[in-house]
Amino acid sequence: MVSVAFSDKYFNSLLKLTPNEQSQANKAVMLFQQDPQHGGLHYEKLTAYKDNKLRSIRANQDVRIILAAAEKEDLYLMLYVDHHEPAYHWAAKRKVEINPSTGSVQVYTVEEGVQSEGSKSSGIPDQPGLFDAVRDRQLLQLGVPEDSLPLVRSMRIEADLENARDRDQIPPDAYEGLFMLLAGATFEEAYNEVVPAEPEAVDTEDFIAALARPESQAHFAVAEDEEALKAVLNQSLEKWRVFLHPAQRRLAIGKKNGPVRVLGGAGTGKTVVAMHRAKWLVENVATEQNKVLFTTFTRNLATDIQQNLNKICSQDALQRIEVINLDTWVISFLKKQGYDYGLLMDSREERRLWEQAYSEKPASSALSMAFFQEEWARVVQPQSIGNVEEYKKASRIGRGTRLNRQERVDIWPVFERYRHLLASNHLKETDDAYRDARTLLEAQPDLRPALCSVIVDEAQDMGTQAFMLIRALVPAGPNDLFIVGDGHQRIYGKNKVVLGQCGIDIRGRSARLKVNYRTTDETRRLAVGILEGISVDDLDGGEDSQAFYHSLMHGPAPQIHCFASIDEQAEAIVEQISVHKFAPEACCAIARTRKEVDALKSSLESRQQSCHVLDGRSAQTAEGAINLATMHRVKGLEFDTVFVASTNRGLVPLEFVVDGAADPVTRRQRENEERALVYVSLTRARKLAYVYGYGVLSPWFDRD
Ligand SMILES: Nc1ncnc2c1ncn2[C@@H]1O[C@H](COP(=O)(O)OP(=O)(O)OP(=O)(O)O)[C@@H](O)[C@H]1O
Repeated sequence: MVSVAFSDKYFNSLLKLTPNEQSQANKAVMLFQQDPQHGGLHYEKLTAYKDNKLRSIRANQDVRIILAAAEKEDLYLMLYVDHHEPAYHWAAKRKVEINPSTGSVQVYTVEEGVQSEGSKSSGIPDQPGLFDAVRDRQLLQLGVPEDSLPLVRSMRIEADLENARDRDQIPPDAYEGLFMLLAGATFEEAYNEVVPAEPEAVDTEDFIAALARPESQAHFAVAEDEEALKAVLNQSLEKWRVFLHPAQRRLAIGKKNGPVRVLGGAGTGKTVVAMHRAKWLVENVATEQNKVLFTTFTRNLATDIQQNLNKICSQDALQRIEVINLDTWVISFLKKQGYDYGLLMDSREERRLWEQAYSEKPASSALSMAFFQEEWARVVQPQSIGNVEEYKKASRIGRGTRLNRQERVDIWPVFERYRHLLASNHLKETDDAYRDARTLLEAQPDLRPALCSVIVDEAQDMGTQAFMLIRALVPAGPNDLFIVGDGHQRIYGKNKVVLGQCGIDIRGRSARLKVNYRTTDETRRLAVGILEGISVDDLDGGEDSQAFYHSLMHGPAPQIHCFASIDEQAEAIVEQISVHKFAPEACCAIARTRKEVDALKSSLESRQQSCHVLDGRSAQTAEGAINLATMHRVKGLEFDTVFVASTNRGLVPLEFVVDGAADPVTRRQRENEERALVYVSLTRARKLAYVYGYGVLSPWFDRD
């Protein structure tokens, strides 16, 4: 019995074979693991190739598996599988090496005849080299293989680097360092990103040690026994289950000395990290009595996460984790304590109460009702202000309207009345429920649920009271909190948090993911462009940035089009689905309001396109039906194709929301949220995104 490792590219090549060939290849690997010398496998050394570690075995008469042998260690790396000719062609120029600087296992092609001077990859000889300012020694430190130095020196334009990556001439870890340099990072920044923890002395022959490093595990999965082999073959179809980016793996595993915060643009695998963290915790820290709580902001994301955890955790481990959205948790907790309130969720009801409370406003005041609602959400609730004395002293930083002490005293009755109305209707706002639950836990610690850790996804939409409750749920200590979010996707504006002010100290334990695994770079760029110039917080009072955020996939730039009517827009959606043979259930048409979603639904249905509206309670989308959703509803989801629809002037940004702001600061906040909604919508697309509108297009997309 030998150990077998698979490269991620092995699975890419496997998936291109017929199902029958795939199963023959799987059988060959299983047999090989038991007995590499088995006669039926025709284990062969490939001589006269670039790398003398390369071997082949037969999956059938025609299909060959290319592997690299670390024979002394009884370890074999499965690299590629294909029909006879292309398989050997693939192997001819490949090398498998342990990089002497980074210690990672790298697979790359070596081309003859690339000179450091003279021959230029892009054929633009007069242009300076992309990396002229960087020394050879530094390139090697970033993990560029020595063989690839001439190629890197010959690069003149960005496309040269991308081409080299696509042709495997630059291994992915080295590409990342080079990409960062190109995007303006200093050598030190790039180096710290690629080699955050320098391996001790690297033994370039020790593949077992090399495969244990996170850099290698981003692209290799090891199966030491038959069970592990079956698991890898089974899980490999969904790469996120097996191959984590080194930055993701470092976050997911190991003891952490306190709360960890993970930021990252859309699609950078934050939820994936959070799920792997949960898996590590349930396997290494949690017990039956001391579980892991995985919380989300929205309900439908909790369901998705539960389903995905089922795929990576054993049945036994799943017993030690609870996935739930925070509102549901808090209400069920409070109900058990005899709490007799409902949560105020209905916006019409909320408006009705505010209208009554607003009647308490002094006649001399010109402040609008919108002002009071904002003031409540941004000042009174986050600071738990319960009386006029506290309100007089409250911090109002970031509010656009000044109020002196007397003015605060004058308007306080409006808030008092609103609170009274909530109480007499047996209603609580979610922030109240969070506060009540925390107060209960602090007064009676024995009520505290038995938890070793709380994981928080979508943290950007949880506010101060939510985090103060989360802090109270689990004692401060190692592995206590793992918080994942992205301020660029904050779409429920009432909430904004500074973790440090909630007793959550993340200093020295924070990371930002940069590789977008979901969206093509063309779609990502359009989405990021919508947020340009906006300052976004890092959940802890600082500023976040999207520097070095990039996608590795490419595709057509999103098509932007304005139609004459909603019917023409629907017609175009139906036509694109039919022309490109999209599976409708893998597409989603997203509009800003529920009313617009309904109008689009009617128009699509009148064209015999069945629809499935996502509303949080909806079941699986039936085959042949296109998903429809509001921009709020698609947070956390993903689809092959996305139609960001009805991006009309007045709807995007939603005029009455922005214009209803009581002051310029709130107006800007609301407009930023509208931008975030578009960013979220576009970044749901795995393959293609369309931006459609009708009448007059949104100024954000109107290029004329
Ligand atoms: N290491 C990985 N290898 C392959 N695919 C990955 C990896 N990490 C994440 N993905 C995939 O990328 C997509 C986005 O991942 P995920 O939903 O975790 O990102 P996110 O940062 O939480 O996104 P968002 O903030 O936009 O909701 C998913 O399809 C996921 O399976």
